[in-house]
Amino acid sequence: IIGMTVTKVDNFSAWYQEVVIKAEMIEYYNEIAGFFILRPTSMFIWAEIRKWFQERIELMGVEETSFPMFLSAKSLEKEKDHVEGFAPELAWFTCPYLHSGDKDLEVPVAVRPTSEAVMYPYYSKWIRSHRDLPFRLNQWNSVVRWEAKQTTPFLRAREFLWQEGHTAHLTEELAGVEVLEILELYAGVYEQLLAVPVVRGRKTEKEKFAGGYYTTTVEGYIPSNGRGIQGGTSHCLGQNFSKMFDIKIEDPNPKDGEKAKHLHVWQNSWGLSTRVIGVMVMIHGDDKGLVLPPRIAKLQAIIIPVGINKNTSPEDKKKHYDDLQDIKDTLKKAGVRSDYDIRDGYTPGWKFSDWELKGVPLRLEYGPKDAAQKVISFARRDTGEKGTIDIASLSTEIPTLLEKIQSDMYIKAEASFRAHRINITNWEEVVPSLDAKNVVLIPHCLAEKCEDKIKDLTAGKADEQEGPAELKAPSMGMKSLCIPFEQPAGIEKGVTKCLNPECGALAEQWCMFGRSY
Ligand SMILES: O=C1CCCN[C@@H]1CCCn1cnc2cc(F)c(Cl)cc2c1=O
Ligand SMILES: [Mg+2]
Repeated sequence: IIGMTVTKVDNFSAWYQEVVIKAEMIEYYNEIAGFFILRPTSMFIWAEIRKWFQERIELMGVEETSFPMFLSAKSLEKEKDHVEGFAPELAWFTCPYLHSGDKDLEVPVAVRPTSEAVMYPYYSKWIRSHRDLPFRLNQWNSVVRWEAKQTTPFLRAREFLWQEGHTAHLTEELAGVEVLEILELYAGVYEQLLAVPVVRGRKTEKEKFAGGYYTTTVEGYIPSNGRGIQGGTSHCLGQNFSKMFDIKIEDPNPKDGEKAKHLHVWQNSWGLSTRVIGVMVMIHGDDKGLVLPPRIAKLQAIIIPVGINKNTSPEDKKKHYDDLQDIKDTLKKAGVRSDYDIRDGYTPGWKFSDWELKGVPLRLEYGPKDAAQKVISFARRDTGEKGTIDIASLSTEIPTLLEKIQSDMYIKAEASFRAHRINITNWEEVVPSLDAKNVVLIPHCLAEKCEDKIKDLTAGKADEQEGPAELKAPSMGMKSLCIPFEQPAGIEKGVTKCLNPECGALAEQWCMFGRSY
């Protein structure tokens, strides 16, 4: 059968793998583990995201660039402090594995896992004066990280598409403004295009990008397993990289009489990847398959003829199918991406299931009875709600209905995330809340070692789980997801304690924790 064989609640990870395959989004690249083929449905989504984001960063003055995909050991050497932790992920080409013809490679090169080391030697060359600031480049490319953990389509792959923005500014304040502007665009990709709610916040010292100064993030939530997921990060790098790579300008305001000094620029870098597609699939998908938010659906409405069978005369059938073309043309003029399915040898019911599997937001059914009444029947993919629309008002009703589907999908997901974000002031409630598929906000001291302790304290021991032995998987401890910009009330500076019973320090802020990807 072509349909789904696994339910979302029964086996979430098997359900997810089946959806992305059967909805024709992904094909496993069987030559090498951890690599996936993105098929047109997925690439359409990524192209819509790129259009939306590219238009907005251009308005900010960001220019596009393209740098080589290989980096040398020498340039990586400059970042050695924080890249050592990443070393296992680096994909090196060393002799004799990469050679053109019989010539061996002069020096080992690595495929970029991110492009700081590739780009910043040239930032050092190009950025000389404050007149060169703000300096803003972005590239759309793919990066390779040889993940050791189990890979999964979109969420964790050894190569993925992303954009990486790299900017330079005169001051910390100017850099800080851009960090938040970009973060808000990331939130917009999720909330405006993917109908996915995200919490905006700052990463703790433990979870931030080690090479940077601070990291801001948009955090998602997967209702099916209650896990948090990092959705996109916008880092302020401070002057760390400009000192490593010697990116400096002449001081624009030298004190009179003093020799002109050099100032290291303040940098940001920000990235959003095709992981966003996986998050959308996981949140909106159901047991019939993919459910696409209309704004990013390659096909927004599918028109299916009904009531046509072997008794229908050839001229009636032709007339009926001509109507389908008219409807499609009307919808095209109204900006709706639609098609009709006149495949012979398949029943309407079969076609309904096929297009539901592929996540098409709206089904339109059109039969001789509908034609007689000059109406068309619809069925919403997200709620299953059915109804009829006058053919005469298609060009206004259908766009309106698609926008309603888009906003209803967001509202539903936002309510679900909000209901599973629990503020906790009693430590005993933490693990039960996690087990009930929540993420938690707790008063926290924000210290790295306290986070390590919390991870241990909240990791379920296998023997503590009830149920048959073979199902006893030690449940993972909770990690910090972000320090939400939107802080609840209730922390009295100098009074409220960190919620970790073994910490004892004062709480600095509410910090969101959860089991996570
Ligand atoms: O997250 C972003 C947004 C876009 C530009 N880059 C930053 C930081 C990337 C961190 N990071 C992430 N993963 C890495 C993996 C590696 F193998 C090596 Cl050598 C380095 C890194 C690494 O620096
Ligand atoms: Mg990583």
